[in-house]
Amino acid sequence: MEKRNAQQTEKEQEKEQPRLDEFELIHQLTHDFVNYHQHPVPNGDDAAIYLPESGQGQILCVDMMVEDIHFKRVTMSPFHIGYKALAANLSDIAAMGGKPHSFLVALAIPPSWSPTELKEMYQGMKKLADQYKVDLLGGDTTSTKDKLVLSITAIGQVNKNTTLLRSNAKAGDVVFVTGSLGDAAAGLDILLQANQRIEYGTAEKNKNNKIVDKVYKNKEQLIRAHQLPEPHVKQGQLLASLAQRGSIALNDISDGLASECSEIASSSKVNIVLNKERIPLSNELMAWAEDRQTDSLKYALHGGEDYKLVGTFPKELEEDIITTFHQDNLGITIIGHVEEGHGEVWITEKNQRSRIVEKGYNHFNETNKSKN
Ligand SMILES: Nc1ncnc2c1ncn2[C@@H]1O[C@H](COP(=O)(O)OP(=O)(O)OP(=O)(O)O)[C@@H](O)[C@H]1O
Ligand SMILES: Cc1ncc(C[n+]2csc(CCOP(=O)(O)O)c2C)c(N)n1
Ligand SMILES: [Mg+2]
Ligand SMILES: [Mg+2]
Ligand SMILES: [Mg+2]
Repeated sequence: MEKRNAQQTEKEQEKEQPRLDEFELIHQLTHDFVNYHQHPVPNGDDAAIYLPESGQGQILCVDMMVEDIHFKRVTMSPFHIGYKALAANLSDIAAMGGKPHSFLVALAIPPSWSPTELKEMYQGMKKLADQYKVDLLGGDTTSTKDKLVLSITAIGQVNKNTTLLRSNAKAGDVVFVTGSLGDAAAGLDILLQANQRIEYGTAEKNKNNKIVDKVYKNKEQLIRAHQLPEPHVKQGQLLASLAQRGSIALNDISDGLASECSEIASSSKVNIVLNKERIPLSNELMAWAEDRQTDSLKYALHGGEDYKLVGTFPKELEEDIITTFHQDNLGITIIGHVEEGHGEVWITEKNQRSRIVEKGYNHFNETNKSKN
């Protein structure tokens, strides 16, 4: 009880903090981002200038996170939000086989967010920025009335002749994924149902929270997969290093396996056939789904936010690619094959084939909206 009062007082004090001036706030949020590269003009002027390495193609991508669409205040701590927004962008760089270089942050801040929470959000970004040695090169900050919006633009580099495109799949290729799928979507279900902040991963705060520890003990991996996804950057680079030997298609899994396969199939004008028994599901997901009497596969096919990689390569490369992944202790699983066709995705189970029509997360689809 005493502890709760102390927590409440801390929150109230935070709310009473004077609002910082825009420029002071930007300085406080960004001053401790270590630089890993030399830039002719770093963050702080009208725009930054950076020096790409010669012979490298520049990868540019942007993905944003919006409060109550990508996270709720109960499902994600500020640390998780910052971490995951950068992870989603590094994942798109991974899907191009690239090496992350730097990033920019655009932020619309509502009055309900305290400077302390914003600093925590930047600490989440810093965790990955340090891990991948990427520099913060700039950004933009505005106020907004209601919900926080965080948009990250990431820059990466890849050999200019290496292109792991969605349109590279060919009939006869095999389909692979670089890890198990569905954990993140199950984690989201658990968090939405719990409707309270559960913070594994930044565990400090919950170290003494015995109730959370006990109730969510077997669900830690699922919750972490949702809050702190690991972008498969190394896996993407490994595939890029093998791409001169055959055409490789690659996509990261943000909207669910079915949706990403459908993007590859339609860009490449082929059909993709997945083998149901081969789709890797974690033991934790299967145990949780069995407990809830729900189908674990639908979390892998339609859940999203796994940030693993799915792609295709010619059958002749299978042995070499699998050996190379295993030498580096990285997972890779063949889950299907590519056929002539017009952009369809099929799934087989014991020689029975069915078409996958429901695709995955779509911002303008009513089914997803009703979940929020
Ligand atoms: N508003 C936009 N204006 C211009 N191009 C866009 C816009 N939104 C998306 N795109 C482009 O459309 C393509 C597909 O975008 P999408 O966001 O679906 O890819 P993704 O980042 O891999 O998926 P996700 O957003 O689910 O992580 C990308 O090349 C992207 O640059
Ligand atoms: C509170 C809450 N409700 C629903 C979801 C699920 N969700 C939101 S966006 C998205 C796809 C990836 O986003 P994008 O396509 O914008 O990259 C998914 C699976 C969530 N994370 N939090
Ligand atoms: Mg996107
Ligand atoms: Mg993306
Ligand atoms: Mg992507």
